[in-house]
Amino acid sequence: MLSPPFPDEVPTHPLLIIDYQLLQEGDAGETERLWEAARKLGFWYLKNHGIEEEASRMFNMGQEMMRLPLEEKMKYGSGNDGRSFGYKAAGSTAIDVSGQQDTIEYVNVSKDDALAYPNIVHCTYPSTVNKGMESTITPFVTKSPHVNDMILEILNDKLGLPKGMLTNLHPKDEYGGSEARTTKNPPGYAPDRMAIGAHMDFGSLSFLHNRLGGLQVLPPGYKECQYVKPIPGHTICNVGDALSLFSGGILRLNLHRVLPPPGLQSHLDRYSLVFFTRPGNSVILRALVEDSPLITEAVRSTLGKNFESGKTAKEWFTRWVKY
Ligand SMILES: O=C(O)CCC(=O)C(=O)O
Ligand SMILES: [Fe+2]
Repeated sequence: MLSPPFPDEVPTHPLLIIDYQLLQEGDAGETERLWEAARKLGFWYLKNHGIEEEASRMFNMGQEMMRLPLEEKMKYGSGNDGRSFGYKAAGSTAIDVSGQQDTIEYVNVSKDDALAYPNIVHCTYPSTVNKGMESTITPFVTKSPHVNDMILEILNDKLGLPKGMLTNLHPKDEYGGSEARTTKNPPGYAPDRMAIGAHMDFGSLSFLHNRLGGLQVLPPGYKECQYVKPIPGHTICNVGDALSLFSGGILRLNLHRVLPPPGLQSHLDRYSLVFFTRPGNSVILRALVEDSPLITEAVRSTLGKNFESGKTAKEWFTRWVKY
């Protein structure tokens, strides 16, 4: 179904558009633009990524899953023990210091669980998720990391790291926090009521499919958040906290949040879909200072910031989800 367009009169923040096809061909100009986007804003559009069809099936799965009774979905809740995988009901987190609640519900499906299905690695999921595990979720969580891996390889080389270093921090043979998230935010809230409060993503790279507006970023130097306009066929990619830390802060970790979509889109249910690439569970989160003079210099010249978390990705992730 065709949705009403994002309103022309609402100001938006332009992101650089990166062509995945050109990156694959090794185009030097495109590689340079990715490097610029990842350092200056930490957000960019990605086109020609080839995951449209898989994403579309994920949207359908998400819609079907959200139609289940709340009671049924709550059986698969991610709970309070710091686990992200599973279902999160609307209103279960605070979006600001006043304690105002979020309005978004989502289900996070672990890449490990999808690939091991019907075996269980982390947790179980609602029937609608299981039904689509092999036909819908597995293709999505298999293809999305390919795209992110290629981007990681390029950033690895631009950071002056030894070949394959960033990829090796996301090993295929170790469990980790990588997951697919489908979200739903219903209409009817005030236009300024945050669906998801201002946050930065946990992990290395986030790969977001948006059909409706609502996502906002706080660009460097701005006082107010700005909308990012959804463009058909373009995903939105952003740098997460682990990758920013590995890079000694060279790759930008940027604040963002979600509001109800503006204009005529505000009458619709807003669904979104994200794939989060995260490091292997045992990877220590710290700046890779021994492996790149560029990172050594970045850390040396940034005063007052701790680039040694002293934690593994699993410990960090658990802490992050909990609080
Ligand atoms: O739904 C969106 O546009 C963004 C979602 C997001 O930022 C997140 O899930 O971390
Ligand atoms: Fe996010």
